[in-house]
Amino acid sequence: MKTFDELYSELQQKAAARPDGSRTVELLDGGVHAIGKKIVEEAAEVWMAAEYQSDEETAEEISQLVYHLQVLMVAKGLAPADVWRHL
Ligand SMILES: N=c1c2ncn([C@@H]3O[C@H](COP(=O)(O)OP(=O)(O)OP(=O)(O)O)[C@@H](O)[C@H]3O)c2ncn1[C@@H]1O[C@H](COP(=O)(O)O)[C@@H](O)[C@H]1O
Repeated sequence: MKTFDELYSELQQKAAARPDGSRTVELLDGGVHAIGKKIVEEAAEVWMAAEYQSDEETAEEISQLVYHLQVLMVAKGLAPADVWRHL
């Protein structure tokens, strides 16, 4: 299990080191447009899971949405604090 900040740090390290096989690197190379499409797709999966699937499946879909949001943050150079200050 990892926290939001721990995952964000890990993704920043992946973006810098660019290890082979990294999904994060693949997504970043696709650019903001492609990452944005994944976010919309994952958000729809969260919605469908919440309406028709189990709590466990819904939580997993939410984790995937959070992951893709973080990839977008890394792509845009936005730190968690840049987001939290709007909450
Ligand atoms: N938390 C995640 C995570 N959540 C979701 N995903 C990716 O998002 C996919 C889920 O989206 P889909 O259901 O649409 O899967 P898909 O159909 O294969 O997606 P497409 O290739 O078709 O677009 C998963 O198969 C993963 O590839 C994640 N990929 C990575 N992480 C974590 O990010 C960190 C860095 O990972 P790497 O960059 O891969 O090293 C590690 O801690 C990972 O656990």
